[in-house]
Amino acid sequence: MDLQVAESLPPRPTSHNTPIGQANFPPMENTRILQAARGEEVDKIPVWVMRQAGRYLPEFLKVKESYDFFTICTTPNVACEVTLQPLRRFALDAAIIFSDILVVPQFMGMEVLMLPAKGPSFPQPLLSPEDAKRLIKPDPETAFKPYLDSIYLTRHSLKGKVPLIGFTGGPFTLFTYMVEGGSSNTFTKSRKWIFAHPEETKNILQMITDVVCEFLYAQVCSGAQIIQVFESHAGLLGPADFNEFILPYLNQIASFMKAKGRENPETDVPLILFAKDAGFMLEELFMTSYDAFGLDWTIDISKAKVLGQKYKKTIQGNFDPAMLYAPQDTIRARAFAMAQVGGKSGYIANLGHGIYPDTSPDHLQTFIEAVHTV
Ligand SMILES: Cc1c2[nH]c(c1CCC(=O)O)Cc1[nH]c(c(CCC(=O)O)c1C)Cc1[nH]c(c(CCC(=O)O)c1C)Cc1[nH]c(c(C)c1CCC(=O)O)C2
Repeated sequence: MDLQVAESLPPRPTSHNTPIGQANFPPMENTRILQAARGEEVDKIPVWVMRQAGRYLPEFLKVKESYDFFTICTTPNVACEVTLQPLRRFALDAAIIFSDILVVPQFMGMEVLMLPAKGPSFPQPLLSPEDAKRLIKPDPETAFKPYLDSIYLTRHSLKGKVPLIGFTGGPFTLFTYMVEGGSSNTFTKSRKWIFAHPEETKNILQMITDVVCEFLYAQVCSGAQIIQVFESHAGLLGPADFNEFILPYLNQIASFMKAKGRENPETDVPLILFAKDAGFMLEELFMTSYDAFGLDWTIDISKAKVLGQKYKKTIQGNFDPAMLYAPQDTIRARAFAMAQVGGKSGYIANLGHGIYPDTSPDHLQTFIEAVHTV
């Protein structure tokens, strides 16, 4: 696709929670992902890839030489450029705005750094309930501004070729980063926290949820056409605790967005929930009001498809990102088989988690092409 960052676009015309209106954006050419998310039949299976903009692309690494990670996120023309990069190479059916789930803790007053080779790092994580007093309720108009400007610019720059996905982290996943201070293999600090301080945990989860709801609605008002909630750490708790610390907040987000969509149908966008490693709660998840569910590769897609049909829910996924290291013939065969099970209604093809930085772009291309041959 021939796409460039739009030049001399007038500034975003509305405040953070006033919808710009579909008529003010270019007409859409490809809406497969929106149709599939709503359970409608499509001519070709839509495909996008978690972390489709990123370090496996040489053109992304080139941009990274000049800017630090969060500077890319907060500089609309640079965020827009890297969002467009994968679409120039591949026949993707959606763009996902370049940003990170950890901007929400930043909105709430926490410092977050992205350290080369180490990943996210919070210099002052939440060590005790006392630390939670530092959390603030942001002023959305100023805090969200660069992200909303990026969405508005990117929606225009896409010229209607494909829809634009907005996103957030799930409240529980954000909480775990705020407590751990970064990535972890065991997440013992955050699991200890919730059991040592359950009520304080819920207060923090509620504060995060309130910011997430406002931020998601603002993204939709600014031009995002479909939303994904990344609850990447959903597999850390057992079923009872999942029901107490994860599900209620995910439900609140969906209820909030659906209520807004009823108030103003222009903001009624499909909602995707990616609750990684939570296959053991799939049926409970399908009972929520999200439209579509991202599956990781540990889930049997045939079984998920049957369950999805029962609950009239769309499924998304779930190619093992590590399988992109296989020979291209293997990728082609396995991707084709997966997409055949998913089918041309109620299915969006994707990986089961973000693409790894050392993946060959040619192998990703094979994956995308194989999906489109079904
Ligand atoms: C947990 C999580 C994060 N961020 C995100 C998640 C949820 C998905 C998941 O479970 O992986 C989501 C995310 N992060 C990024 C996007 C952009 C859009 C996209 O192309 O998908 C999205 C949707 C860019 C990014 N976010 C990050 C990068 C790499 C930063 C770099 O270029 O140095 C990118 C392109 C950094 C990041 N950000 C985060 C981590 C753990 C890391 C470091 C890990 C790593 O190095 O890959 C937090």
